[in-house]
Amino acid sequence: MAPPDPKQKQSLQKDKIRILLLEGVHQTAVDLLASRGYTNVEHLKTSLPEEELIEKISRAHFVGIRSRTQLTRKVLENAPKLIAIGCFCIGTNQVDLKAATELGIAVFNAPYSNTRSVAELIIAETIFALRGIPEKNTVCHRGGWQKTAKGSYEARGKTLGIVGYGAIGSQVSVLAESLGMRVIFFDVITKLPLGNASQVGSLDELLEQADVVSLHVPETPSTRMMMGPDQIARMKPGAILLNASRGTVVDIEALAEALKNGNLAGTAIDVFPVEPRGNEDEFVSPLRGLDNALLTPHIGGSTVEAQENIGVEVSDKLALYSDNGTTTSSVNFPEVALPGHAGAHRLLHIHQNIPGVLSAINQVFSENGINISAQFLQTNELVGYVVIDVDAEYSDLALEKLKNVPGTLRCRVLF
Ligand SMILES: NC(=O)C1=CN([C@@H]2O[C@H](COP(=O)(O)OP(=O)(O)OC[C@H]3O[C@@H](n4cnc5c(N)ncnc54)[C@H](O)[C@@H]3O)[C@@H](O)[C@H]2O)C=CC1
Ligand SMILES: O=C(O)CCC(=O)C(=O)O
Repeated sequence: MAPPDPKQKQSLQKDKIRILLLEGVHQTAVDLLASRGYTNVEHLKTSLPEEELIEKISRAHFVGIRSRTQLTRKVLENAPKLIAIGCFCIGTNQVDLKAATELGIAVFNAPYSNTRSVAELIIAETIFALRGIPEKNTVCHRGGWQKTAKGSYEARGKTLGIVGYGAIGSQVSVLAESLGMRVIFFDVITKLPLGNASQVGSLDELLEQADVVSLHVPETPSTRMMMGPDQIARMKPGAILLNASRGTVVDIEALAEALKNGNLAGTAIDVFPVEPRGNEDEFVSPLRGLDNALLTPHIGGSTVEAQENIGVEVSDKLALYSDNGTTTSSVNFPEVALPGHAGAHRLLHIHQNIPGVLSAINQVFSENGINISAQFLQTNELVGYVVIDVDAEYSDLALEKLKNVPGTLRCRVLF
């Protein structure tokens, strides 16, 4: 891959910095950006088809998305000005993180702001599914009356199997125990169980014991289709499957089959292999029309509280990175928490993490007699991030020279 031409990057006044926000990112994001002087914001309600996305992102310095927008390598390679991506959500699987890193584009997200919202939805769905509410509700809407205790159970005493005991899984665990459920979990990492929960050694072990299985893993190669026909068949007869993680984690056709033939009693699904781009588009799924399937339009994290908080959290990270170069909690960049740089100009240099770049950078300063007032360096496997504060009079010269250092990905100056 050819690195972007660093000579094209220019430092800009705030009102010239173009920010593209997609998928109805909350207004708090726009407000926070405005309060920091970033007013050049395009705020759209939906994601965009690839061609339109490329056209808009080619001019953007920052882009904000949720889970729907696919920022592929192709899209990112067409974003020569892009400084950072804000994922206004937890998941970052929709971004090609390797491509973003190789192109010198920082990625931020909101790792905890909607955790509680998802956990609460899962608890509600657990109770509803155990009581057969999705089906009873549908029957009532059709004019029927299904007053029966058959197939209707309390949550108390039932076993909840949580797959992925991270922020959401462990929160679900605590809430479920407060209902009197027994909690077991499976995770690829050994985790400290909260309350009386216990970790099991394999997914199969969990599936064989759980009355309700709830998935809380990220989308990765190891979780893709982790609930296929074999795993679904391994669940207890009459068990319930909940998925509010990612649509690719469950074989949706196999799930539809298990619901139709009665092997599973019910399901609640919030995420789908293919989701509509916006509220105007049709939702297509093999689960449509199945009364024992509670379907929600990827709203696990869609509460007012979560969206307000996410809007502030992610836009704050973007503004801080733009203002002073801080990368704290970036998902793909070396993390640097930077002090202010009053009185100095700050150069931000992102480069491929290959031998020789650092000495070439230092040479720029020694050869040109430029005094460094502060310097910060952090690297990860793919990129190095050097921040250098210099006297204002030298920043133009230093920027010009730094752009020519071999291995440079992005270089900008902050006044
Ligand atoms: N429906 C919605 O609106 C929302 C969905 N999500 C989804 O939920 C996912 C989980 O979120 P968090 O709990 O915050 O993430 P997290 O990173 O805190 O936890 C994920 C857990 O899954 C485990 N894990 C990873 N691969 C695994 C595997 N193959 N088998 C078993 N465990 C595995 C990890 O070790 C970790 O403990 C997110 O990645 C996102 O895709 C998140 C928020 C809202
Ligand atoms: O609210 C959204 O758009 C996405 C929520 C989600 O799936 C996440 O936070 O990972």
